[in-house]
Amino acid sequence: GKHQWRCSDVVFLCPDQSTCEQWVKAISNQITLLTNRPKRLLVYINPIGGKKQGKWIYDQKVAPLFHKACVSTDVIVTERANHAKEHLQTEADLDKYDGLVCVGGDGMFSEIVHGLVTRTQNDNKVDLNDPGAELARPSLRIGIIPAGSTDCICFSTVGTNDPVTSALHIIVGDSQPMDVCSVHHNNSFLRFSLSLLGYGFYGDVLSDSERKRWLGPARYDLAGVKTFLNHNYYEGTVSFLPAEDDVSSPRDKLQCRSGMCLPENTKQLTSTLLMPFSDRRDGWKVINGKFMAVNAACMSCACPRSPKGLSPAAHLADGTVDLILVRKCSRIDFFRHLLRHTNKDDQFDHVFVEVHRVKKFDFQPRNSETVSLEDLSEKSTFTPVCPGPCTCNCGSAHSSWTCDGEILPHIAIQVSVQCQLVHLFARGIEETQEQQQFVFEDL
Ligand SMILES: CCCCCCCCCCCCC/C=C/[C@@H](O)[C@H](COP(=O)(O)O)NC(=O)CCCCCCCCCCCCCCC
Ligand SMILES: Nc1ncnc2c1ncn2[C@@H]1O[C@H](COP(=O)(O)OP(=O)(O)O)[C@@H](O)[C@H]1O
Ligand SMILES: [Ca+2]
Repeated sequence: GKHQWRCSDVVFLCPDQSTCEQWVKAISNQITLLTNRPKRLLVYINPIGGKKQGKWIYDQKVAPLFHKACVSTDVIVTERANHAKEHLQTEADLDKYDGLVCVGGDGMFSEIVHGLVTRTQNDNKVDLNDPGAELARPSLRIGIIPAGSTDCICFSTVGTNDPVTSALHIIVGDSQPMDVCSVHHNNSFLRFSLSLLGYGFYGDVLSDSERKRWLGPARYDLAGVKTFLNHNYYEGTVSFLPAEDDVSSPRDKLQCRSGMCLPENTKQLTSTLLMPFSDRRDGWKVINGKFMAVNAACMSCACPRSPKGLSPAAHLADGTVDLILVRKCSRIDFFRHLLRHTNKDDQFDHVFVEVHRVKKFDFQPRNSETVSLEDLSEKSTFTPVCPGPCTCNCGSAHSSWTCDGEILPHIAIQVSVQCQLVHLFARGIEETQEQQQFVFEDL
């Protein structure tokens, strides 16, 4: 149920010992032939993520399963932020392994993707600072054992945040390609974004929540209420290159399901991504305005707080990102919009919300040319001009971007989707039996 997998024992009864041994040998031989299954894994554990249970979860729930399945592991418990990233970039002997495992939240997974992808670009002499460069794809898959505060990447790719389910997807060697957004400021690479890249509301929630880390996962709810009450909006210009209209739409209600985003299904989409950077203004659209939030969802961003996610129909590996623009609106309207993330109603069905499926986009804050977070460090970014309700022009101030839970050092950014840059040990969200029956009855 609920996409959760469990181990189960099967008892074979044999008439004699030698038949039994033949069975054991035959089954073991068959399993060795399954080349998708990883045999050696490099595991990184963030001991301070989420409720600080990462090490316990791994030791109690995951390691015994790896042991049963004859998967050997090297385990590194991180000692500081960026430990895993730096280890992957410079030290790790990656040839020794069939895959990586991340025990932690979205921030920890992001570290591992940055380490692995940067290492792969260095090995292939690809310049990450060139926004038009075609990036080399790492050969190792990554498994996520959820032990963070949001665990949205695990939830959106598996359908649940359950360590045992994730361990079993790793053991059977599932593979799920995943899009990654690269974020640049002028011609310098800032970060990859894997889940939510958000300016305005979510940027402000994140900035405030960092000061409340001691609260654990609840820091987001408290910061969320505070940011909601502040009710700030920000002025800026969003330019974007739409994906082909006839392929799919963020409002088609077609959720990304297991098998939907396999490489062969998306080949025609990837080819268009190789467009030279200089031609990029053809077909671009520009929207100027006052925004409560500018959100880019590379995947649905489903998580326990919002089981259908920020963009329920976003696809994991189609080379596009869903750009959600929430314009300045009243508090009550913004509350209605937020509430719809938690129920079945359509959060895009408001006059002040629009959503576009795009391949690239730029954001430029109003009066921004030289603004960077260093300039803003003196003042709190979530209370731009005046606290609480006000009638003055709050729109002249700036928010900051949250990128998978990290604050970006710049506000003017250029974003492009790197189609299927990494692969996870996952298979996407499977249809439940009831859903399959529903589709069958429909036919
Ligand atoms: C009225 C209730 C409204 C609930 C709205 C919930 C919307 C939640 C969308 C969540 C999208 C999550 C995207 C994932 C981002 C993560 O990569 C990233 C890092 O994760 P990590 O800590 O595991 O490393 N996490 C986050 O950025 C956390 C975002 C959480 C946002 C919570 C917002 C709560 C808002 C509450 C408003 C309440 C209004 C109440 C008025 C009285
Ligand atoms: N040993 C450590 N000490 C301090 N910070 C760490 C350590 N290991 C990883 N981190 C950092 O902790 C941050 C949050 O990790 P994450 O696992 O995403 O937890 P959460 O979901 O609670 O935010 C990441 O940005 C990561 O770089
Ligand atoms: Ca996508």
